[in-house]
Amino acid sequence: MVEQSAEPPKPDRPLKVALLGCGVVGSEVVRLLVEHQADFAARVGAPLELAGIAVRRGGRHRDVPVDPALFTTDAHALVRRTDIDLVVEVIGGIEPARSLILAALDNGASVVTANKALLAEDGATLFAAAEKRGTDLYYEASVGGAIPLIRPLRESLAGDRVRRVLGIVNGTTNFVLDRMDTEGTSFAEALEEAQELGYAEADPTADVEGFDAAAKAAILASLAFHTRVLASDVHREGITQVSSVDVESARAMGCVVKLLAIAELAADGTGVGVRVHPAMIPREHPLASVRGAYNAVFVESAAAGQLMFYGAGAGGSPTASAVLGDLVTVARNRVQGVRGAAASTYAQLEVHPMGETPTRYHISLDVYDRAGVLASVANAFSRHGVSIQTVRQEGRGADAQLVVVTHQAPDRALTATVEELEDLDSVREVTSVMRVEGLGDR
Ligand SMILES: NC(=O)C1=CN([C@@H]2O[C@H](COP(=O)(O)OP(=O)(O)OC[C@H]3O[C@@H](n4cnc5c(N)ncnc54)[C@H](O)[C@@H]3O)[C@@H](O)[C@H]2O)C=CC1
Ligand SMILES: N[C@@H](CC=O)C(=O)O
Ligand code: NA
Repeated sequence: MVEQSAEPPKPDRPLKVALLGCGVVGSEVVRLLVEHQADFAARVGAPLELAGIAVRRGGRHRDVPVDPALFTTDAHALVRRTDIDLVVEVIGGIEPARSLILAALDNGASVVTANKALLAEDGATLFAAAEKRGTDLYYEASVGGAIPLIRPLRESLAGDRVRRVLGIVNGTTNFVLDRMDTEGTSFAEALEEAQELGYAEADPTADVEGFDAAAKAAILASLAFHTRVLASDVHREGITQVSSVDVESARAMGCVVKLLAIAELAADGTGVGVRVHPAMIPREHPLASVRGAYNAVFVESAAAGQLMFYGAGAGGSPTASAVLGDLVTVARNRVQGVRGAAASTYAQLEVHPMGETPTRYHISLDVYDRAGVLASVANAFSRHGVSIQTVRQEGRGADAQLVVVTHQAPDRALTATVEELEDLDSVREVTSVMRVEGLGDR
């Protein structure tokens, strides 16, 4: 009698990997692939063989431990090779990344990408192509660098109902804000340092203007709420308007400024709000202690309660860890002849405008120190239905400073209040306006 083996059949050849892009992340992917070759072969059930590396320009010396003959400037030819099983896209941006991924999927390859900008702009096209061809498209590195976030949301929490995702998802801006807060470093200096450390996008405007965090918020919201959310649906404010006055105001209030990404189900469950903006959070809040380029994300769900994910959110090596985790997974799937879990978008919830989102504000005002000032300021809040939680007044010679923290109100009511305050005769200047998070729901 012949014994039946429970083991899947071993492929009779190595799985061939094409790498697209060899910058900060790509070069670390190569290093780890080479260094852990034997382990990966054992974990996958077949060796992973680097078959080609597409680069923009040839001829430059690259500090990567591979045969120089593997480099090519013809990425399109590489992804169309019939012997390629797995494609890793770490070029970034929309084109040529999108055409290359589509060509790879069409060619039957499994694809791993770190490209949040592309996924949040046109993920639907890529997922449809993967579905049509029956191949995998994995993207753990696209949000939170090394931190497992995509898989927990797509798989581990598939049996729960997520209500809110809140966190720090951009390492560069967290690094910059942290340096400004703890060392008094200037914005420009801190950003330069983040670029040198490989945290920033090729164009750091994507980081400091919040585009990168908005793309990540869209990806997280799509997974959390089973709804297609695009980067353009996300309310976005970056950190370029955060001044040292804001940082000081936050400090005086026992708070710290962070760039937050927040995606939440509306109270009636009919829609979602997705936003990225700087916010003050109390220093005792767990997100306040997220330093440097680290990221942290809270997920609140009906049955699980609150979960926190924390780790290195940017940088070559941490990001390569997530890329290789995906690569090993899609390679295993290939060896076993299966496809991994895909994201679902059946819920089709509406994305609500920012104006409807309940938020709370911290507002600092320089006012003339005379009778009736407080009443005129309080009236401006009350005219827009905004309730004040605390108000602090400090005399400053002929002037005074008022620091107001509101209760929650629709964001549009708060912005209208600030506009009215700016026009009041009793107000010399509105010196700092920032949303506040982490003080509880009201
Ligand atoms: N650096 C980081 O910390 C993280 C980056 N990511 C994402 O990973 C991807 C890569 O990022 P980095 O490695 O930091 O960028 P990078 O700019 O260091 O590397 C991209 C590489 O692609 C090459 N490239 C550009 N056009 C090409 C083309 N047509 N053909 C072949 N190569 C081409 C560039 O020359 C460059 O070497 C991006 O999507 C980024 O958003 C994701 C998480 C963290
Ligand atoms: N530029 C990004 C890189 C990782 O996604 C960041 O700073 O977080
Ligand atoms: Na991740």
